[in-house]
Amino acid sequence: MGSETLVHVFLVSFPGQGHVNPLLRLGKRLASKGLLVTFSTPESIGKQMRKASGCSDEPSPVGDGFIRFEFFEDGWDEDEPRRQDLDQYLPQLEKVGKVVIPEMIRKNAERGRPVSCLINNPFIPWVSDVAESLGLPSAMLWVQSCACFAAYYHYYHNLVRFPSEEAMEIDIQLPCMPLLKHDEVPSFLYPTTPYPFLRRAIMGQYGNLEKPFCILMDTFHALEAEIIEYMSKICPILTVGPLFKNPRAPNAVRGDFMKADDCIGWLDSKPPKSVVYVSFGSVVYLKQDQWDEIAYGLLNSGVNFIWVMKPPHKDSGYTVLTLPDGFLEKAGDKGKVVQWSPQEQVLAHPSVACFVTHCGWNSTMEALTSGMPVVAFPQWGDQVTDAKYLVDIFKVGVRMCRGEAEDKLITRDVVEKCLLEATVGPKAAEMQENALKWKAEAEGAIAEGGSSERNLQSFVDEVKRRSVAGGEALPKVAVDLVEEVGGIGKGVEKSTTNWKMEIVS
Ligand SMILES: O=c1ccn([C@@H]2O[C@H](COP(=O)(O)OP(=O)(O)O)[C@@H](O)[C@H]2O)c(=O)[nH]1
Ligand SMILES: O=C(/C=C/c1ccccc1)O[C@@H]1O[C@H](CO)[C@@H](O)[C@H](O)[C@H]1O
Repeated sequence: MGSETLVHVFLVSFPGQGHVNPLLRLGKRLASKGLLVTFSTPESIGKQMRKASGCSDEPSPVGDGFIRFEFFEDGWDEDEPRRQDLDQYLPQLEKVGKVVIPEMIRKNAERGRPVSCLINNPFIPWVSDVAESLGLPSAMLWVQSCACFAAYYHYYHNLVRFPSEEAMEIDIQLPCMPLLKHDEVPSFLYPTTPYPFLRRAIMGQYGNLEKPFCILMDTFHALEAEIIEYMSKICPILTVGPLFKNPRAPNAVRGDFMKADDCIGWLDSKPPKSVVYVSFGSVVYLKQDQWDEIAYGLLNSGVNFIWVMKPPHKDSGYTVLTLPDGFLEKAGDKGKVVQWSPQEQVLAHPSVACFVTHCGWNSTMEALTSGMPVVAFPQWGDQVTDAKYLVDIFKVGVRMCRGEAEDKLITRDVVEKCLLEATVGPKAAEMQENALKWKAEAEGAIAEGGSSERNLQSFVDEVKRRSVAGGEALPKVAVDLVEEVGGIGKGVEKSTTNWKMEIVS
């Protein structure tokens, strides 16, 4: 069957690696179930994705469907430095996106590819407005944990007391969640956050939460069962994670902004469970003195290591980090420093013993799903909450710091102690055992009949039904799916949102 006869879903992503990855992974899953998927994000990132990952506007086959890329101009020159300032860039993206996305959708229809559903990720909540104005169904992919989703929800609706200028150091008790210390709630909610524009963007998403007919989440039922069940009674949530494993099309298209350096041959040469993998993701940039302490901690611990040292964007205002004099010589063949790694492959490699991570949600899910213990080095946003869960709830991690807000230099001795705790001795063995349990649960969730797989199929069926109905919801879905744990039907029974009411009637 040609791609032009398939139901067409149009994805719009915030231009960050931690957002593109999960949305593209969702796209590949949807394509593998027989949909045509168009993935879209601004051309400034599209250019990098084309160069590093070969993304093309021609449809590539993925399972029973196809995926293609269509990037859009954001109205600024190629070398505009204001793109690095989200306070300025997010409004620009909204202004231009609200005009160009409808135009792209119109052109797709003219070319025989009418769009049946729009899906966005957070930070660009205006995509739901675009869908509404075109009379199209829309969904939102939440790219963080359900726990963070719940924290933001309770903050938006003022349901619980959060840290404030008057009372900063309070504990926070959210329903169906462990007690969080003040610095364990997503840090964009602190009154002192240096990123108030990201709090505004996320709150914009909550202001628009009635518009998407479904909130997809890159998590799985067993991982966050209680809070998923609680929030599913309030919002139409479908857990579909871990998205990064695609059993039907494991080697399909990628969306890296930078080509990964080859380090797999080097890993092959190392003994099993002997290497520490260190990466702080695509956005976090540490200070030079902290970088030095990590460098000495790695050397002093005597472990083998791969360390990702990505260059800062030229307009970010960061100065390029350096390694201490003689560091590479002292490390010799024990250490490898790369600019960007093939992280999924690294985490799956038998030589890797643990992951020193900033606890971005993608890295968190990738570690859990690879059965990899972690050393948690969170900085801001959801990372501080993810670190709490990795260490105290999932019990797969050692904590190295509490976040950027603490403003504390983590010394080389602490780095060394954490690395050894996570790699040798009884604590390391216990964390490894727990990590393998999560890996098995994650694999179960996406296997045939697993919770995430069933949810994804429910979503695809619903998109197809709405497509046949010309954008209108059909009532039958509630009856079919009412027994499913975490499925559309379960939410339908109990929820009060417009979409669910429509379907039940
Ligand atoms: O050297 C690297 C570092 C990161 N990643 C990927 O980049 C994403 C980072 O997302 P995350 O949410 O962990 O952090 P962010 O970069 O958004 O802070 C993850 O999918 C990683 O697998 C990668 O492929 N190579
Ligand atoms: O991609 C981002 C944030 C980008 C940013 C922040 C501040 C200034 C410029 C750009 O966030 C990552 O998103 C992931 C998914 O929500 C999340 O899990 C990571 O922790 C974030 O680093």
